[in-house]
Amino acid sequence: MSPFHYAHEALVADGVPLADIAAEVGTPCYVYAASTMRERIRAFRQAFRGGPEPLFCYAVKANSNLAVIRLFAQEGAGADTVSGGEIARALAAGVAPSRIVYAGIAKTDEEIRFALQTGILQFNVESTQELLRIAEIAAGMGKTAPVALRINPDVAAGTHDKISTGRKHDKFGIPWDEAGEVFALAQRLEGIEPLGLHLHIGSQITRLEPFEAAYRRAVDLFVALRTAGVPLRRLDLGGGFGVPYKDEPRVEAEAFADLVRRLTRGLDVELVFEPGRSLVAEAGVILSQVIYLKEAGGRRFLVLDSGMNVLIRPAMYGAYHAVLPVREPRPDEELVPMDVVGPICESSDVLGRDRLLPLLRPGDLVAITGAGAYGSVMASHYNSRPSAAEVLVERGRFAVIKPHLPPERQFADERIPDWLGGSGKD
Ligand SMILES: Cc1ncc(COP(=O)(O)O)c(C=O)c1O
Ligand SMILES: N[C@@H](CCCC[NH3+])C(=O)O
Repeated sequence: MSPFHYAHEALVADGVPLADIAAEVGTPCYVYAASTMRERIRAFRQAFRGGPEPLFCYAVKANSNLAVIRLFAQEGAGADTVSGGEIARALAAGVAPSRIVYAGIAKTDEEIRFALQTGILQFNVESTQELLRIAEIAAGMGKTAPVALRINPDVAAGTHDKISTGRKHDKFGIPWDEAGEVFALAQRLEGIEPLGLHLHIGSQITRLEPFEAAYRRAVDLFVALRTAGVPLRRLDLGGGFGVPYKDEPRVEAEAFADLVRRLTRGLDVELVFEPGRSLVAEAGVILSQVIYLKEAGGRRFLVLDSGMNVLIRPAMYGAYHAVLPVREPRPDEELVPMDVVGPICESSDVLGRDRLLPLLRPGDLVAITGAGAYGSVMASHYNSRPSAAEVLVERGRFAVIKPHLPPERQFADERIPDWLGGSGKD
């Protein structure tokens, strides 16, 4: 399928032309196709049919818009969270507390208290220090915290270094060889119910082998711990399933489910998965407008109204995202190489180098694909750029699920102190 076809198919699939959205909402904006999100979560759930159904906790960090979380909750998913803020979002979107898992290496006392009060399914605990803290707070509140220990399996995920989380020098989880000791401690602690083992080795993993290596280790450890008398009942195997941004293979739900079934056969266990990117990345584009087409230093630059402020992945990880014209290219139209750049005053604000595109004109629209995950959530206001609106499209209708925030609203809360001649108060 040609990328142009992809753009038009994916973007008009839900029955709304992108140009109509741009005309009504303005650019840049994120546009998400609900049908793609539904298709992805259903594929995962379907792949495990016929056996005990795992709990899919959508990793809210990938795209934390309330409407997106609500959509997944309606599709039977829970939420994987990494902060009090994400727990609050999941609750506001209608996720039941009993379907929320909570990881993160820096849980504060306040966040721990909030999660205990909420009555979440599970704390994914990342250190002995955190375990002791949760025990103390839970005991003080007369509560028992349901706990899975996140164990670092020391497995290379074969993904970008910056999004690998399961090697022993990464900051996440409890060292593999300390697992037995920390579980024994957890069993002795008042306020803690150790019931699960958790791992997550990284993101955008496009082959099954790293999952197999990590899951094998997890299952071995799970069995050993049970044998040693730790009453474990839940295995949370994290997320990390990759998607094709360009030509990478996809982790297919069926093949993945086969692998999990093979590795967990005969084990009486509740399974949890935490997919983020794989559910939302391909559902989203950034709809952007050409500001100029300029030539300098022997290069051609397509200057857009979107850059690293709305999608930091190219600048941060060298990630590839296709940039496609929204209008149909004419059959004989010449495609010429150009660098696609954003408006930000940083030389790293490049969305793509040497992209073959028609000679677009100011005002023409382009779609930056694969932007449903880690797009809006990692956006910034750098250069006092307004934050971009988010739009959800489904079956011929669309809704603005977050409006543009103009620059003046972004400094509305700032205060100039009285010694600088300000009022210092509202
Ligand atoms: C603990 C945990 N679970 C789930 C995810 C979701 O990962 P992904 O979006 O790659 O599926 C992440 C992010 O990498 C994570 O840190
Ligand atoms: N932010 C990363 C993924 C990190 C996932 C969280 N551990 C990305 O855009 O690819």
